Amino acid sequence: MASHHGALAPGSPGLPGGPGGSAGPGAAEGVLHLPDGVRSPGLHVRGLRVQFSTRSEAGDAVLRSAVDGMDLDVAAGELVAILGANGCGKSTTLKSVIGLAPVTSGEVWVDGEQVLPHHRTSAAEQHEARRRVAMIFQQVNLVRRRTVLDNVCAGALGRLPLRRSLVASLFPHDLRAEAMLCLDRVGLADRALDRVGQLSGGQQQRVAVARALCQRASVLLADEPTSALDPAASTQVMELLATLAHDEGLAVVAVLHDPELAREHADRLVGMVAGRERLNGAPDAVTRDAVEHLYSAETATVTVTRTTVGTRISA
Ligand SMILES: Nc1ncnc2c1ncn2[C@@H]1O[C@H](COP(=O)(O)OP(=O)(O)OP(=O)(O)O)[C@@H](O)[C@H]1O
Repeated sequence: MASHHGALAPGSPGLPGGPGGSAGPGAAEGVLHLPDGVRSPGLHVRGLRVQFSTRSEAGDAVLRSAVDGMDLDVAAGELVAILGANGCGKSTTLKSVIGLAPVTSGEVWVDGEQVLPHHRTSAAEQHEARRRVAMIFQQVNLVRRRTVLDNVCAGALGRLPLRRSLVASLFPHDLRAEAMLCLDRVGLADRALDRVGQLSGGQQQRVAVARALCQRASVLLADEPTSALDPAASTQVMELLATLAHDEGLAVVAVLHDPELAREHADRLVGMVAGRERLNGAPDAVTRDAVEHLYSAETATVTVTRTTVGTRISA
């Protein structure tokens, strides 16, 4: 992991803002004044907006703002927890980073490379930056009938030549060895040849993490990774995420529904209300009242405003 972090250190030659690099596409247009931080390793989101078209009760076409000006910074080596009421835009924020949500505006930087908006970087740079981001979900999306090892190897599909990756049995020996190391890191090397369906929910979540490692991701997005797990398995998964951040230098962000679990394991808590950041601080610096307020009826109120397109609703 350290190798690509090192290669992308802030100010590196060839990086935007680094010696020999350009001032960055945003700066070149003279519109954006991005802090140097966005060029450092990790994930940096600026002014993210996501809107979904839907229908009002009266049947009119409306745009619903799921994310409404969200900023997010997750440094390499840091575990950030995102908290907030149902529907406030947590999942959509993470999905935007990997291209699974319709981003209206905003910027996303991964390890100093800009991945959004698309037109600012080449297709090859986009591909490489996206390969560095892995996402794991509450409902683990592994192939249950295949072995644990095959599922972990599949994490490398994005970086393998097509011919070698089409058939699982062609996974090369060196990749299988790397996948075994990844499994070892999540404590499941001894289950490599079991079918995924034979593992418990918590173990499957750890396999998903191993697959992200095999992808050689440097940014790990975890969307409610513990929601389906019992307390012991939840703790195990959170400890694993913290280890990946602190010992291996990944930038890790986890959407969590349990504020106490977040306090216990995260370096920083980010609270969202109506599609944007409302709270941001180290667990010690954030009061329980402030966290509770994220879930109160007052902050959860839906706001409706008129736009030129129709009615706009903030989650
Ligand atoms: N594909 C979609 N089409 C239309 N609306 C969507 C879509 N995905 C999300 N939304 C809406 O966007 C808003 C934010 O959803 P999102 O899933 O990001 O919230 P969340 O904070 O992760 O919620 P939860 O805690 O319930 O998972 C919600 O109002 C949701 O209904």
